[in-house]
Amino acid sequence: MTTHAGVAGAGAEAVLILEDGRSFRGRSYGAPGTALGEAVFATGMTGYQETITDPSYARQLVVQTAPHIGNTGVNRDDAESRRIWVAGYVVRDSARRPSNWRSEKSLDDELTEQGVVGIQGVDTRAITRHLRERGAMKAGIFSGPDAARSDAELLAEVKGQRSMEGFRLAEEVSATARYVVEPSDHGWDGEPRFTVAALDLGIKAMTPKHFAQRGVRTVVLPADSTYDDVVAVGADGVFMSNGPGDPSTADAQVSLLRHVLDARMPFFGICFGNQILGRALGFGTYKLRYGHRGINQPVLDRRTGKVEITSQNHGFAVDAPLEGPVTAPEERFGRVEVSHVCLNDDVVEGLACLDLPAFSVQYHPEAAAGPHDSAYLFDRFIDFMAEAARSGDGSGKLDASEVSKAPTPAQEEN
Ligand SMILES: NC(=O)CC[C@H](N)C(=O)O
Repeated sequence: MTTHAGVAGAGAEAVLILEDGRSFRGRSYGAPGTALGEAVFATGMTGYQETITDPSYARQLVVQTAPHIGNTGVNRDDAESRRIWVAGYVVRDSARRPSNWRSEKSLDDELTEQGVVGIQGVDTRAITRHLRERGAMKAGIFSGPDAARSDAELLAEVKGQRSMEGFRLAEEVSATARYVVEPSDHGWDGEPRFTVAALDLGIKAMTPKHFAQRGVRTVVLPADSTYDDVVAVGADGVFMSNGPGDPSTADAQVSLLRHVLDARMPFFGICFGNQILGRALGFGTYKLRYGHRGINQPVLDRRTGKVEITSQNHGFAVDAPLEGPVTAPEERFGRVEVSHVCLNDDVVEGLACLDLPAFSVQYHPEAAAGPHDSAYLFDRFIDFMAEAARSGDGSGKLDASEVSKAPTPAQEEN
């Protein structure tokens, strides 16, 4: 990304150019300059601050389908990570001034300060429909002096970037040194109950917070950590986070997880973590045409028959058979079933091992902006760790049918 701070401000011309030649003219938003990435649409009507600070959006130009963005400003509490990760930002109508008691700054100012190039005044619902028809694709936002270059030149630049398929990105966004989130950091009064080793592939702040609120200490480890690093933590269970890029490139994490499964350590994965569990069990992954990004995706828990409304952000999916249980292609891991499925398109949304204390979901039970239907999954993981501790040999030996059905405080509130 290149920016021209101070050369052009809001009101200056900007253009969004898609790989297939479609272009949308609007006005500069945030920092002027050039942003290249994969154009994807996110349909959530709230939670834009959580969206832009989600590391899973690295190298993507996020199109906010909902037409009015920025009305509640930004604040220091809602950021999911240390910075904005979207490569570029596309909105229709940016709020002229934020209005919320928690607001500390306008979204426009925050984008500008962090050098994020955006475009406003474009019909984001039309762009969404286009991406639904044609699929997520390479794109560029050009504003300030860059917008004045010829369309042919800009299109060549858009096409010249690498595509998301085959892109390895988790290491780019991960913490480089381990850190610990204590239960007491989030109001837990008492000794920690368990310790989780969480591999940071693009982890969001809400995940350790969920663990902390349940009395679990999280040791966050860099993406390139080894099985020895995990063992050194003395963890009761292992977690793998969400993250950007193509899961087919995550060989190091797949091999780490196979060690964890061989050791029968409890495992929980979210999103990228679900794709890594799928691969560790021997399934493949593939790229979805336009992905799932929003906060109202209906998911069926196939074992209870309950439907959860979920927050999602994924462009890839696990290729596993819906009929099941089946023996994992990596046979030593025993039986596995697709535990959750997206009701819109039958995409795999969760995996459960039946002979190991391991499970994962493709969606986001930690999502801060909600919905919170799926927060019970953190309790399920804690049950696995409790069972492993009781059995005393570090192995869960739980059948998936024995998992907790106890409602969480969040569910009781609803
Ligand atoms: N949020 C995530 O973890 C996304 C995982 C992966 N990068 C995908 O797009 O499918």
